[in-house]
Amino acid sequence: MPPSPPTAAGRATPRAMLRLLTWARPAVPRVLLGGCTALGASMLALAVPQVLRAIVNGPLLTDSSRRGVVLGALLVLGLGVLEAVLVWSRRALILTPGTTVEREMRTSLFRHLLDLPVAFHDRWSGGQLLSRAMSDLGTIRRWMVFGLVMLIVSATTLVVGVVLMIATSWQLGLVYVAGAIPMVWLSFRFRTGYRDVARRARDQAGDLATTVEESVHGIRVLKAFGRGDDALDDFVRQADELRETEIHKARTLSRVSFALGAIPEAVLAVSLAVGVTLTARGEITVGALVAFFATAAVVNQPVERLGALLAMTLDARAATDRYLQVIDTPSTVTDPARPSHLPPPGPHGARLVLDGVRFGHGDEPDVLAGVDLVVEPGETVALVGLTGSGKTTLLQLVPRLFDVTAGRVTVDGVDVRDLTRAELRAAVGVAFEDPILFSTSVRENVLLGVDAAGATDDRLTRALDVARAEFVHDLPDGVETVIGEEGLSLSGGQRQRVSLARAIAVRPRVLLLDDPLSALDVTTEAEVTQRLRAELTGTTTVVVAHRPSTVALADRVAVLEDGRITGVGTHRDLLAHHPHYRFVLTALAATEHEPVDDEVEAAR
Ligand SMILES: Nc1ncnc2c1ncn2[C@@H]1O[C@H](COP(=O)(O)OP(=O)(O)OP(=O)(O)O)[C@@H](O)[C@H]1O
Repeated sequence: MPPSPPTAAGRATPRAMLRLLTWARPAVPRVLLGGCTALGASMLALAVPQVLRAIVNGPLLTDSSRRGVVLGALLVLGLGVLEAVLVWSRRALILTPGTTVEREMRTSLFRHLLDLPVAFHDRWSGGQLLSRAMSDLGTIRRWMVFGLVMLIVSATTLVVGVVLMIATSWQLGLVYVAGAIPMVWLSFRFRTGYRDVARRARDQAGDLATTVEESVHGIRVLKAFGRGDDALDDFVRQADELRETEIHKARTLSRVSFALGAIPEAVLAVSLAVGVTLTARGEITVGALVAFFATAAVVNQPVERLGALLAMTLDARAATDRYLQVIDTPSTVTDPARPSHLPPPGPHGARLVLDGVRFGHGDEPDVLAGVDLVVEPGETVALVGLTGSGKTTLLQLVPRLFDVTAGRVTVDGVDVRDLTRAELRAAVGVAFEDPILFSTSVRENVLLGVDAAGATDDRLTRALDVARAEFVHDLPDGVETVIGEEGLSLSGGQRQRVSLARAIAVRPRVLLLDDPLSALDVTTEAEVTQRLRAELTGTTTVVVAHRPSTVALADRVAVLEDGRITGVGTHRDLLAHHPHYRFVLTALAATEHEPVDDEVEAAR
């Protein structure tokens, strides 16, 4: 759920919408031209009543000239054809820039989402982001190319039409203007009520998308636990809530549309009575009366459209707020203004130092409360601690998935915050416990972190070999096989090995392995461990160990306890002298049903 209020809240609608110019600027000339053609079409429509007045007062009633009437009719026809051409031009002019702006806004959003820190993505649901990227942007596009243009054109038509009506007969004009007073009042009331409900509908649509996304994502769990019906109930409840809101929205709109349609008609009825009286008294001509009603017929169209256009604008406003809410979220993990650079790589990898590191997730108490750890070049350190002690969190601070709140992390003496993220992440390889793969080929997954020059077959084969992921060669298209969404066409152990290969392929200075072998059987794990030990001589490695056998990878072991490193040493030393290490390892060994010492030694 998005927890924070919209950053654009409180902004007046025009100001909020002006922000759209950031993306819409290149489209402005064509939209303006389209607006001008639409305006031209409306002005032509307003010119027709004036021609009618001339025909009625001239050839029809005074001269009785047939030729004059025919010429007048041809003029009206010409104006009508020109109006139709202008309306078509508006559509043609505005179509392309609208889609271009939508694409630009979508690209900006995706770029920003990639830039935002992991903490943001932890807080926001996928459905809310997805609905912003898709339906909100569609609404903004439609408003920009139709709603905005028609709102301006309608307002201008209304003003010009009313001026013409007053000029035709000030008495009838005043009757018409009097009708505008309740309409303005109604529009303001509508604006306040509709704005909130429009926002609510969009947020609910986002929640619904989240439910679909989570259910599809977790379909195996739902099916395995037979909770499909519960998921369906949840979905139906949310869909019902959204339906209620949409109905409320539609009712609000239909009420105001009815009033905005009925008031001008009532005003016309009054005007008719007043107009006939004035004509009978000779105060206005028949031509003027005809022109007044013909103008009123043109002006009534935008008035009747006003409700729908207002609703469209308020919908677009809600969509814009939701879009800006994400775009205006600052990225807290950024590149420094003057980045430092890592020294040239040594033969044994980098020196990794965590110095007084503190970190807490969001408003939670600090999970790391002053971590001090030095990992020498080429060394492999296993990180051991109780579940929830902060091992994964600690690893994530090195490639700056989160930033430390105090202290510092250095690679070869350089604070990771002084490096560009690109340089840092090229120097650090990570394999997470829950391996996320992408729905591309095995090759692309493994070489994800490698630049184009380094993405050779040799590199790929070597990484797959060390991670014991040669099974990929037996897939239908070998390394070119597309491995399905999130790699779900592979087993858990296979996915872990591809993910491990991905981390190794980077040939990083620092390799971070978050229990990378947990889904492997004991024999495969032993083989991978052996190959990794041979491969990791030029790399500094920190490996989170959830089972005693993973400790076998390490030269030294660091114990994470109560947010601090309370012991660093060899497995044997710690086992002999560190009670918490003994306690943790015994607990881990119990889950593996293996004697602590034997297993570690056997794997070495
Ligand atoms: N994204 C997050 N947002 C909020 N709290 C988090 C987040 N990730 C982890 N935590 C909390 O931080 C603490 C440490 O979690 P972490 O995953 O680092 O522990 P761990 O030692 O790796 O655990 P395990 O051995 O079970 O994998 C836990 O209390 C966890 O609930």
